[in-house]
Amino acid sequence: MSTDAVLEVKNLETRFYTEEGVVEAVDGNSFTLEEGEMLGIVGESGSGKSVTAMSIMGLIDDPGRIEAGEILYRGDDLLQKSNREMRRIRGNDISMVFQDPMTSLNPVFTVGSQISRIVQKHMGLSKAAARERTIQLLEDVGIPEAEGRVDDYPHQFSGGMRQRVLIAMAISCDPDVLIADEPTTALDVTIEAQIFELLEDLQAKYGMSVILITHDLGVVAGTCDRVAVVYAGNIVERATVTELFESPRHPYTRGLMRSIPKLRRDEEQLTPIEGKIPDLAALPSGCSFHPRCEHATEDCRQVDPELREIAPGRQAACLNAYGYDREGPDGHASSRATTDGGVTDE
Ligand SMILES: Nc1ncnc2c1ncn2[C@@H]1O[C@H](COP(=O)(O)OP(=O)(O)OP(=O)(O)O)[C@@H](O)[C@H]1O
Repeated sequence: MSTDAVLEVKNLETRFYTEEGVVEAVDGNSFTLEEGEMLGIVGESGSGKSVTAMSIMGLIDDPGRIEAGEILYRGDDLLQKSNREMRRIRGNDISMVFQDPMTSLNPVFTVGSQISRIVQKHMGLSKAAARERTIQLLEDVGIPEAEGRVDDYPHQFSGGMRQRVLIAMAISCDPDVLIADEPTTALDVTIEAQIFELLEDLQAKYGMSVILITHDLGVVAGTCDRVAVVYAGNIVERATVTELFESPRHPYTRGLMRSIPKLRRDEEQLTPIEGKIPDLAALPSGCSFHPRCEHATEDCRQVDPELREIAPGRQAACLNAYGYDREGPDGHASSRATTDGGVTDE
């Protein structure tokens, strides 16, 4: 285990056994979350991002099953924990902000009582101390006049403020790891930017390590340290954010970049990736991305590429990770990947 890893996910495989077939939502993925970093997991809708998060949280239910792998939290495998232990870990150590604040907040209780209940239960605080902490948390997440709002109900808050309440709830027991799953889906762009700023501030203030799940590479550019790009249940590229934006190696990553309006320079064309993500219960042969890849060769139709080191600290799952643009990692037309996963000099 890497010395600074808070969380290490190894060869995680999560499947859903549905009437339509076996959905391979997470297909043997590995990644680490380092101490104090913000890791982005990015990919189109349906690529397995939420299922990855739910697997870490121990919240996969029928018809889903974690079939293989390890999820090491500070060296301890979460997959070996009982439901009871996982409930404690979810309260105290690893916490999650879900996509839609309305489904996570109970409309019939005040926001204050919902947060207080959690800190009373998990931190053993008295009612009065819990209320005080709740007001402090609401202040920390930027709710104006928190003391006056603590007894309001969820519907009395705007969408952005509700998401702040949810974040307050998620950090209420001072978690080590926070997973934010598309936390701004329901919000407009200005509020979205404020929420990401808030997450960055809180990360520093509370000393958390954060996994940010998003379909938007533009969001990753502004907030994350490292990024894992997922496609159809597989991580297809891993890099630091700087490296990824300087030289994306996987054709899917390149496609994502070309399809993000925020990242375009004016003279560049906005070109969405053609086609759509495959049905995870009926994946194509070879590389799952090959039907949408403009660089696909016959090999790509046959061989499912492993995620492999293509430069120090960088991995991509593409037979031609830098061969297709004829440039090596240093910008030289130097190497081509082979079908057995090696790299030959040309
Ligand atoms: N309870 C379930 N039963 C059956 N299939 C499921 C279930 N939950 C998720 N899946 C399937 O797992 C795959 C991955 O879904 P997931 O929600 O992780 O994607 P995502 O990348 O997070 O997309 P989104 O951004 O839309 O949430 C999808 O094909 C989805 O249909």
